[in-house]
Amino acid sequence: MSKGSRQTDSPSLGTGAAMRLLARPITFVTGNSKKLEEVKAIVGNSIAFNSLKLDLPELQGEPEEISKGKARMAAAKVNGPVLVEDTCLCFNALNGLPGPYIKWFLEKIGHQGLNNLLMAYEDKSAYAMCIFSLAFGPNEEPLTFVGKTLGKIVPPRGPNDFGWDPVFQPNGYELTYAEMPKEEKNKISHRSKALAMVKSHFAAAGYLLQNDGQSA
Ligand SMILES: O=c1nc[nH]c2c1ncn2[C@H]1C[C@H](O)[C@@H](COP(=O)(O)OP(=O)(O)OP(=O)(O)O)O1
Ligand SMILES: [Mg+2]
Repeated sequence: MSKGSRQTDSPSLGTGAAMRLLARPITFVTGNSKKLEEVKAIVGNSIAFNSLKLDLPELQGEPEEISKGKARMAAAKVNGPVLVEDTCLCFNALNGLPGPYIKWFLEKIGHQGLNNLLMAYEDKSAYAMCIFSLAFGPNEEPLTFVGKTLGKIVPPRGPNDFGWDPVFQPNGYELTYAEMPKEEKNKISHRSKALAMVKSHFAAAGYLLQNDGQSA
């Protein structure tokens, strides 16, 4: 099958879209339980999905390609339709780095180290970006959905329970992501913006999804 072409359970957009039951339920694959928690809170019961806890390899390259590659690997593992996401934290003064490599930067240099990276620059602006990819199988071109929230990097404030939340302060707020109540973060976050697009795609395509009740 050629790149970008779709099989029978691909969406047909538009008002005439027939409701279709996907042959298999969609599985959201992530090794990060905090991500899963947020995705569940944001999506509620508007999209039914199973989840699978799996640490997929960390790829390199442009963020969209990384997310698509992750979806292909996940679809091969699950042998069915999957949803994955890859999250970037991009510093404007560093032309978008650490970007998709934020996981290792955070692990090796911590919150203070992330601030130190920007010490030589006046510009502390940054954006959080989430790229969801939906793949119906390992050999299909994944669809991507991008959400961005603009903000700046600040010295850490707030509880340290999810990644770089303490050092990211979204524009228009005096609070870091970590200091905000969860519901507030979930209203404005990179993740919720991307998921809003996933939800409208699902609605437009008229998928009828079923959850088989299995979640890891
Ligand atoms: O809203 C967020 N607020 C704060 N920190 C966050 C957020 N979302 C992801 N993060 C962290 C997790 C990881 O250190 C890096 C993204 O790397 P990323 O590969 O996408 O996540 P991961 O490896 O933890 O899970 P997965 O198995 O889905 O790849 O930023
Ligand atoms: Mg990862």
